[in-house]
Parts: sequence; structure tokens; C-alpha cells
Amino acid sequence: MGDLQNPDSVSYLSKREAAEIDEILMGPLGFSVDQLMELAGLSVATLIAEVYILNEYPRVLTICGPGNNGGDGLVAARHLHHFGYKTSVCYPKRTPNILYTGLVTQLESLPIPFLSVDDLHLDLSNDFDILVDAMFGFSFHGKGCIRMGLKQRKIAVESKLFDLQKIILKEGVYLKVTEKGWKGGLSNIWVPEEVIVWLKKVLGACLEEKQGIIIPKGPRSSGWRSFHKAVAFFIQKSNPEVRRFPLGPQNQNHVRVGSCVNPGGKWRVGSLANRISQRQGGRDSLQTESMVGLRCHAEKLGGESRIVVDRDVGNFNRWSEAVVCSIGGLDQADDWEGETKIISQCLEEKNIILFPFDEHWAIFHSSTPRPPFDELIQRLVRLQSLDQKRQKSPVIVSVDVPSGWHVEEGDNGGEGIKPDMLVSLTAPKLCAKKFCGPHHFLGGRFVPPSIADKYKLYLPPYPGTSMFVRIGKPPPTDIATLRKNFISPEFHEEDVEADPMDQFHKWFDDAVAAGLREPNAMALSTANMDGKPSLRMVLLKGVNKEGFVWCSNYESRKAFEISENPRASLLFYWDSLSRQVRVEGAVQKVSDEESEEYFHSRPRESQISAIVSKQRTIVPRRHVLHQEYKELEAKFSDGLQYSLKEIDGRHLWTIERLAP
Ligand SMILES: NC(=O)C1=CN([C@@H]2O[C@H](COP(=O)(O)OP(=O)(O)OC[C@H]3O[C@@H](n4cnc5c(N)ncnc54)[C@H](OP(=O)(O)O)[C@@H]3O)[C@@H](O)[C@H]2O)[C@H](O)CC1
Repeated sequence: MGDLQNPDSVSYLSKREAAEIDEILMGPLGFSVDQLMELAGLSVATLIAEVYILNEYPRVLTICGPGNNGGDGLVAARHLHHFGYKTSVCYPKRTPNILYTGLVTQLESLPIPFLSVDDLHLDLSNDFDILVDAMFGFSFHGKGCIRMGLKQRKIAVESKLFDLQKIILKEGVYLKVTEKGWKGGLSNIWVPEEVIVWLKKVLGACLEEKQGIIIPKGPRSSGWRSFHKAVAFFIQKSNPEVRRFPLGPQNQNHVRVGSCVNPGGKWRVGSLANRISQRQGGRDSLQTESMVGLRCHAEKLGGESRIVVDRDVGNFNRWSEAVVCSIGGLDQADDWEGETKIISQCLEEKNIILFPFDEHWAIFHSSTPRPPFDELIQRLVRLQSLDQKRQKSPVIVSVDVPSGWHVEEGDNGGEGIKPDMLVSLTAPKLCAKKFCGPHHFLGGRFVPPSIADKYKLYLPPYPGTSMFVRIGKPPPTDIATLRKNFISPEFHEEDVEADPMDQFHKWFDDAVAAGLREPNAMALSTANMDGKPSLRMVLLKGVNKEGFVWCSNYESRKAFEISENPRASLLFYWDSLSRQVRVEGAVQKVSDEESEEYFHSRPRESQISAIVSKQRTIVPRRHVLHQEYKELEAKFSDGLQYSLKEIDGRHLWTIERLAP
């Protein structure tokens, strides 16, 4: 394991892994979605309060999407309101399930205003200091294909007949496309990811010129051969220098994982094979098919590899952003070009890549957010392009994934939002590698070791009780600008006790009740006879009307200084309660009997350690201390009580009391 403060050593999740972990958490591990969402939203809110202090960034707009990412935003908005931020929410596509309606009711009752997209000014910078981007998380995808299910167009969208899957082979990342052959059989095409990436780039550029491209019909042969030819066609057209990508199982550079999905062949695979058999029934069934996806994984069996169908995931939700669709009509329309034109008109997204590799098959890609989120994202982008000209513009905090970014590839094209803070949940998604803002944190704190082990997650440990941990180095700190957001109840005169000692007791009890670590720790300041001060932390051992008591080694600097100059001061600092108490006064030694009594109340090891460590002297070597310790341990191993004098012959231990 590398240095986990270094972003390169931390684990990043693919979209698929993130979805799987989500399922495990909410399946076998028994979490509920609202539980996880509460933890996620609370992490986001506490982080914002930590980094963007209330005094300087009081106005927050949380923009929420329709999924769980939006739910995280709603939860964060509630906590931010309680922390004192003036919070507004924009939630244009409300999800009508009880979890979300409950969250909305909670916010409305506070009350937190809900603003529509039209209520928001085009320029958000005048109204807000913080913009929380909770539009889309790891399930963001382009799915132009879904819109193809327009029955009146007689376009069948088949998802059952293909399986497009990113598969990691030894040689690299591939997309596996399982394709229906002309006799109903199925065959696989292996497409190196670089081809897909390259296609996106090339065709993306064309789209800019033409506002929606329609790729000319591919050659009439079927399968990977036509795909290969079509790729070659585009390579030549746009850049003759680009090498031809090798394609297909026949090429020695490619590995075929197995011929798993041929229903007539040797390797039938459970539900996928059944599905295929059902589909053999006749073409008419094509149109009535609901959209269903299949999740598979590759595995070795008896020296052969095969694909195993894990689960039907439905509606392409968790699929790769490229999908393969049959675009033939009921009557297997030959007018492929005409069909694609119709489809393109049906698709609202501009950024669609439509790539045919057969007359009835195409690869689609779209990563454009649908309205009104496209517009909202553009407002955030525009804000940042104006950024340089402004003194101060709102900071953008993205939850889990910057909205509009490809979950794995990041801000393709560099025209997306550039958040100032990214709060990754569970573990950073692959796109987080491209995050360049000043603050990247991991939040949520809900990943149990079983998941960390299964996915070999290397993540920085959460410090103490914190809900978040920084990934990477913090930006250089300007100490002058360090300020903390103090959130504590108001302190009124009528709440103050007449006797300061009573007030101290009250606050001390509060500190104990709040579970502070060592609430009795206090800074003790002494000075020598010339007035030269010194300061150290000690533990309060008692307090009553007579004063504050602590113990001291008689030979220590503090004891020495107090013997010269019996004036001292104490400071208690209870950080999380935003309270401190100062005490000044004269110090007296408590009687030898009391000192002795206290000394013996300490564990025997502490007694011996106190004797061995001769304060204000130079320790010749560590082993000398060890040696002395062992000798004393042996000498007094009978368990009897010895007076300090008997043990050491020195007057060693004292209790001191400061009377305020
Ligand atoms: N285990 C965890 O890490 C937890 C993370 N949480 C948060 O949950 C999200 C993932 O939530 P999920 O509901 O799966 O999905 P999203 O919120 O990312 O988005 C799904 C919705 O977005 C719509 N969508 C997707 N793409 C587009 C698009 N191009 N244009 C418009 N809308 C889009 C999608 O609609 P569809 O109709 O297309 O399905 C969904 O409505 C994770 O990132 C964390 O933030 C949990 O809170 C706790 C556990």
C-alpha cells in the first residue's frame, strides 16, 4: 500500500463497481438507502461548514437531481440550515417516492425555500456563495436509446439481444458486444476500448459542425466485419494517418473470452440462454419486449472461459454509456438510413454518436444531461468562465461525481463544470482522477471492511470521529484567513452562575457529557523569579472551593518555578463546545500526606516511572531508564505499599493547588 495521502495510491471505482457496492450495502449488509443517504448528506454538510465558513459563505443553493445523489443534496441542505447557513434548494425533477417526499417535507417545514429553474437568475453569483451540485452521481449516463422506444415509429429497441460490456482482459479494456446473427444465432465482437474512445472523439467533433450526425450506412455484410470496415471508413475519412484498429476474434491481438451465448452451441449460459430461446419464438415478439439488460461476468471453467449472466439490471441503468440497439422496424426495414434519421430527430440530445456496424445495429453514445439539468449545468459552467473577472464568485461543491462528467472518463472535452470541492462517497469514482480543484474529500464513512477487502480498496483512514477525510494535499494555507465557524448556543447573562466556581462545575460537567477527550486537560502557566514564563499541559486532579489541584514531580520545572514564584494561571479549552476557562491565582503545596495518598493511588508502574524519570536532568541513554525501572520493579515486587521516602529517599511527588 502506498501513501494514502497521495491521490495516486488511493483506489478508484468504475461505475459498475460503485453500483455493485451500493447493492451489497443495501442487500446482504442490511443498510437502508435513507441511512446511507443521511450519512452521505451529513458528511457533505459538515465538510462545507469546515471548509467554507458561515461568516464568509452564508448563502447556499443545493441543486438536486432525481436520484440518490439528489437525495444526498436534500439531506445536506437540511443540515446546512441547522448549521446556520441560509439554504435554498432547486429540485426540478422530484421523485415521488416516500423517501424523497419525506425529505422535501422536512425541508419545507424548516422552512427552506424551493426555487424553480425559472426563479433562479441566469447569473447565480449575486445570490449565492456556495452551489452544491447534487444533480447526478455514479448512475449518470447517456441513454438516447431509451427514447427510441416510440412505438408509432415502429422502432424496436432490443436490449436482450445484445450484451455490451466492459471487460478487463490481460491485454486491456474491451467492449464485448454480443450480436444477433442473421439466423437468430449469437456471436461476439470484441472492440478495444481505444476504438470506442477514438470514435467518440472523431464523431463528437463532427457533431459540433452538423448538430447531430448520421453515419452513412455500413456495408451490408453482418457482424464484426462490417464494424471493422466502418471503422476503417472513418479512420480514412478523418485522418489517414491513424492506424487501423485490429478487430475481431480472428486477429491474434485479441482474445475471445468464450463463445458463451450460442444457444445451439456447447456453452449455454443459464438465464441468457433461456432468454435467447424465448426470443426464438418469432420476430413479432420483438416489439413488445420491455427493455431489459443483463449483467454478466467472465469466468474460467475447465480451462475455457465463459460469460456468466449475473443479473438482469433493466433499463440500461447500470450499463456502459455506449449501447447497441437494433434499429430495424417490424418488417426489418431495409431503409436503415431513413430509420436512423427518424431516430436522430426523436433524440433531444445533441451530443449523440450513432455508429452502425450492421444494417440493423448501431452503437449509441450520449452523455448529455437532459433538460432542465443541461441548462443548470451550463449556468455553473458559465459562472466559472466569468470567474476571472470577478472578485468573488460562488464555490461549487460536487457530491460524488461532478454532474455532467463521464463517471469514468471525467470531463470529456473539458467543457464541464470545474468544482472547487469534490466529496467522493464510498470511494472516489474513476473520474475523480481528473479532478483538479483544491479540495477532494472522501465522505460517508459507511464502508465496512468486508467491502474494502472484496474490492481491494485502499482509502485513507477517517481521523478520529470525523465523517470525512481529505484525499491529496490541502492547498497552501494562508494562516491569516483561517477562521472557524463557531456553532454554539447563545450565552445569556441570566445563564451565568453568580459564583464562578459553580459556573466552572457546570461547564466542566458539560464537557464530560459531550464526551470530550480529556476534558480535565489544562494548560498550566508558571514563571520563574525573573518573570520568564513557561507553559505545559497537565491534568486537573480535583477542584473545590479551595481551588484547582494537580500533581507534579517535585523536581520538575513547574514545581521549581512555583517554589520561586507561586503565581500561576490555568486555561481549559473545550474546542467542540467553543468554550474556554481562564483561572489565575496563587499556588500552594498540598500536605505531604495528601501527596503521598495520591501517589499510592496511582498504578505501581506509574509510580516507578515517576521515580525513574528524573526531571530536568539529562538522560544518559534510554537503556539506563529501562535498567532502573527493572531494578525498582524487582525491588518492590512484593505488592506492599512503600512510602515515597522508602522507595527513593527523595522528596519526589507533590500536589499543588491554585486558589483563584
Ligand atoms: N453506496 C454509495 O456510495 C451511496 C451513494 N449514494 C449516492 O447515490 C448516488 C447514486 O445514486 P443513483 O440513484 O443510483 O443515481 P444518480 O443520483 O447518480 O442518478 C440517477 C438519476 O439520474 C437520471 N439520469 C441519469 N443520466 C441522466 C441524463 N443524462 N440526463 C438526465 N437524467 C439522467 C436518472 O434518470 P433515468 O430516467 O435516466 O434513469 C436517475 O433518475 C451516488 O453517486 C451517491 O451520491 C447514496 O446516497 C448513499 C449510498
